[in-house]
Amino acid sequence: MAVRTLLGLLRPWQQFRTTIITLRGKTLVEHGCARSMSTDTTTDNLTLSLDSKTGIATLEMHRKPVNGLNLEMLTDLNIALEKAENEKSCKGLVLTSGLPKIFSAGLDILEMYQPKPERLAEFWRTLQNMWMRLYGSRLVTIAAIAGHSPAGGCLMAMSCDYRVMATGKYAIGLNETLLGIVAPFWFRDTMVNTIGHRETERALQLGHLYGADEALKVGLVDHLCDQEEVVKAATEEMSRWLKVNAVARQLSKSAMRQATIDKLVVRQEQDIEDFMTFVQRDAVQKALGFYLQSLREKRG
Ligand SMILES: CCCCCCCCCC/C=C\CC(=O)SCCNC(=O)CCNC(=O)[C@H](O)C(C)(C)COP(=O)(O)OP(=O)(O)OC[C@H]1O[C@@H](n2cnc3c(N)ncnc32)[C@H](O)[C@@H]1OP(=O)(O)O
Repeated sequence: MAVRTLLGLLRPWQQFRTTIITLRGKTLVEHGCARSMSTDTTTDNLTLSLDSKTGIATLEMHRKPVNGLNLEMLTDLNIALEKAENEKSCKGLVLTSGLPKIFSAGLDILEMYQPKPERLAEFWRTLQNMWMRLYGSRLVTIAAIAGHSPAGGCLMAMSCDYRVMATGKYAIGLNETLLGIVAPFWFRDTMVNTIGHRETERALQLGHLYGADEALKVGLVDHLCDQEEVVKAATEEMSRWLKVNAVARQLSKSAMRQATIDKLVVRQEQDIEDFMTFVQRDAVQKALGFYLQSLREKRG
C-alpha cells in the first residue's frame, strides 16, 4: 500500500489535505481540511468522517445490498479503523450503517462458498485483524444498530464498548449453527465477555437471533431507541464516556480485553488453518450452498 500526502503550500485557511491511498490497484482519494484536522474517506464500502469539534468519528458502512463482509470491505474497514486510531484528535468512533434496515448481514457467504484457497486465507486473516483492531481500540467505540446484525455483524457490534439498537423487528446474534458452521473461539469469547457463559452457551447452540427487547434484557445491547435516533443516542452516550480520564479508561478496557485478543494473537496461523480445513469440507460446502439457496428463494 502506498500512501502519499500532498500538502499544498497555501495559506492556513486554504490548507486542504489530499491523501491518496493505493490499495490492491484501487485508488482511494481523501479530502480533508488540514487546519480543522477533519478528514473524510469514502470508498465503495464505507465512509469515515471525523467531527473535529467533538473528536468523534463516524464509520458508516454502505456495501449493498446488506453490508456483507467480503475481503474488500474488511480491508477498507481495517484502513478506516487504523486511520481513526492514528488520528490524534479522534477520541471516539460511532460504527453504523448507511443502508436501511441492515447493520451488517455478517460475513459475505460467497467468500466461503466454493472458495479459492489463497483468497480464503487472506479473507480470514483480514477478518481476524479487523476484530483485533476494533476490540482493542484505544477509542471509545459505540455501535449504532438500526437494522439486522447476524453473525459477523453481531461480532462487530459486540466488539464495540456500547451498543444502541433500534426498536423494531431486527435481529442480532451469532446464528452460525443455522448455516451448518461453528462460531470460532474468538467470536465465542467476545460473546461470553458480553453476555456471560451460560447465555452464550444457549445462544450459540441454538444459533439464536435476539429481537431488540430480548437483546437488551440479556445485555447484548445496552440501549434501545427509535430507528431515526440511533446515531444521535450513540453520540450522546459517547459524550459521557469521553468525560472519563482517557488513560484510565483505556487501561481499564485493555485490562478487560487484552487477554482475549492475545489468545488469537498466539493462535492466528492455526486459526486460519482450522478455518480453511473446516470451510472446505464437503458437508460444510453443502450446508452453505443450501443456505444461500434458501436466502435466494426467500426473495421468490
Ligand atoms: C473447528 C472450528 C473451526 C472454525 C470454523 C469457522 C467456520 C466459519 C465461521 C464463520 C463465522 C461467521 C459467519 C457469518 O457471518 S456467515 C453470515 C451469516 N449471516 C446470515 O445468516 C444473514 C443472512 N441474511 C439474512 O438473513 C437476510 O439477508 C437479512 C440480513 C435479514 C436481510 O434480509 P433482506 O430481506 O433485507 O435481504 P435479502 O433479500 O435476504 O438479501 C438481499 C441479498 O443479499 C444476499 N445476502 C444476504 N446475506 C448475505 C450474506 N451474509 N452473504 C452473502 N449474501 C447475502 C441475499 O442472498 C440476497 O441476494 P440476491 O439479491 O437474492 O442475490
